[in-house]
Amino acid sequence: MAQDARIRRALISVTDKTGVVDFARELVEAHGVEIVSTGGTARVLIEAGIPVVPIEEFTGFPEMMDGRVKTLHPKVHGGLLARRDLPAHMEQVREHEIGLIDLVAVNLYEFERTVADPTTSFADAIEHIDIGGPSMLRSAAKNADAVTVVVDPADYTRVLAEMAKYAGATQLATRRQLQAKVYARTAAYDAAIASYLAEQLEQADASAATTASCCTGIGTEHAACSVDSASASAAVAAPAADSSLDAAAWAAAPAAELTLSLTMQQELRYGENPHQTAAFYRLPGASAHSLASAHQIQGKELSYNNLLDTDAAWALVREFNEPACVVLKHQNPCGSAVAPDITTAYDRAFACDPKSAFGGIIACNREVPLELVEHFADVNKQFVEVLIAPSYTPEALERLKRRQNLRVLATGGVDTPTEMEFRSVDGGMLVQTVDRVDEDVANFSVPTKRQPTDSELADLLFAWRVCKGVKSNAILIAKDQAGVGMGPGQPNRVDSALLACTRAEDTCERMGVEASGFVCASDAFFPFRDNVDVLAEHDVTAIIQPGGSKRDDECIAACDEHGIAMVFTGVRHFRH
Ligand SMILES: NC(=O)c1ncn([C@@H]2O[C@H](COP(=O)(O)O)[C@@H](O)[C@H]2O)c1NC=O
Repeated sequence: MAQDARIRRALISVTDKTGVVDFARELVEAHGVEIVSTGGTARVLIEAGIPVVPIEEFTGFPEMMDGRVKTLHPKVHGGLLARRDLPAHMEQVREHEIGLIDLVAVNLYEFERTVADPTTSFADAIEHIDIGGPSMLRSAAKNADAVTVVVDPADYTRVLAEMAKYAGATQLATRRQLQAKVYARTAAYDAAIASYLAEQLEQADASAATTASCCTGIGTEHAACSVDSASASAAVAAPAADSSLDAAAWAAAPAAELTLSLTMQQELRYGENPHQTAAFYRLPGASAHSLASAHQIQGKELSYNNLLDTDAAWALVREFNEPACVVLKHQNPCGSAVAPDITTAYDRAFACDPKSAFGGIIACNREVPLELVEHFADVNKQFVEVLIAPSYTPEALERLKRRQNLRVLATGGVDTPTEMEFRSVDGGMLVQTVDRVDEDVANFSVPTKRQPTDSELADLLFAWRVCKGVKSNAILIAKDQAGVGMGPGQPNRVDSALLACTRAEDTCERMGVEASGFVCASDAFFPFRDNVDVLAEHDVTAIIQPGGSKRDDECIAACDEHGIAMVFTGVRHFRH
């Protein structure tokens, strides 16, 4: 509804005083506006010779409690919220001698900037939570039919230009835009506070968990872990301040509304393609050793595609407790291996598919020694886009300097991933908890006549982990703790199986080893026995898959015919 939006009185209360003097001067001199203002702002305006009504004179109440209470008064909020078109409201305005406020210019205490400084104390951070400012902004924005609200100094000129054109008034369309800007700002402000408080809880939890072990999966302990799985999940689960990002609470009952405050990590040169604009933002609650927390030691600027692929590589390699290396290309691990030491793991991962490894990402879950760098740089002469690992020895770093363009990232450790995943679709956001391979092997079953041998079981468990990092339909053939053949992303599982088997045979031929003794992991169940038949033809002796197909019986019978041992996990690991 159109109301008289001529600005007669303005309340100005700003922390960022940029442009405020010129703005106030023109309000007064060109439009005869009365300015009401708070302590510091009033001082600046008065020093510039601008007449100001101090807030305490306007409310009849002093500013108090070190500025915690200055504008929190019915005379302020009544003056902002009164509907000028409702006689009852206007009657109450007269009765309580409330002065109408037609314009509010407020920007907030610099909470975000304050907490970005690591030396800021908790008490200081709390003092930087603005209460009166957001309250005024919200009141004014609610009444945008009559009130003009300016949260961004960049809008001063626009408001003045409009007032000059429309006899001291603003247009409803403008006020609506300014209104939307207010709630976006206050939402981001509150999200920043929530995420700061969550991080404080996380740090408190992490320091409490000093003695716990750091490993989450099957096998030996991480050498480089710094956060244990229990505290890592508790850390993410802790932020009661923003329950929408409490993964456990969200998983139990997905919130009706989610407010995400994303902090710009870096602007990217472009997106997936050069004509797309892109940037990388950090999520609140990012785990301590996540990609978003990693430190780039050297190399060219990370691109959008580098980040996507590095994320996939890091997500996969951090699944392993033993020294593991993943060579990843276009979202799929073309090489993967575990070994007693990280250099051997790299050598074996690279050997899986040297051709595809060209221009790939190398991810290691252990400190990278000089020897590993020499192997990829001098022995294999592998062109690498990104190298990511918890840390590097000084000698390795020195040698890496010879490859100035190579992007080298240090995560500082290995922990469990950030618990929630966000993915955009046209006009929306898909949200889910993260997929991890931490099933209990005790719950696996073997429905075939033959049980896997110990060495088959070890390879099956390895393949099962790697398979989770392969795009669906995913088939992974492993041999001796390395992923020798991969069938990613085919729209039918038999093609994935065929592709994986062919790759595995090529790998063995290239390495001069016998193409036999393969095990296979499938990210989802086999819908028909044809997959088993293909795998059997290519010397696969053991299979691991979720089970649960209508035709499991057929597949079990096929395995028994071929003498294959098959493990059912009961859990699926699609990756689309
Ligand atoms: N407590 C209050 O009633 C209150 N009213 C306004 N403020 C904030 O005080 C700041 C301006 O203070 P000053 O004019 O004293 O420099 C603004 O950022 C404004 O958002 C307040 N401060 C915090 O809540």
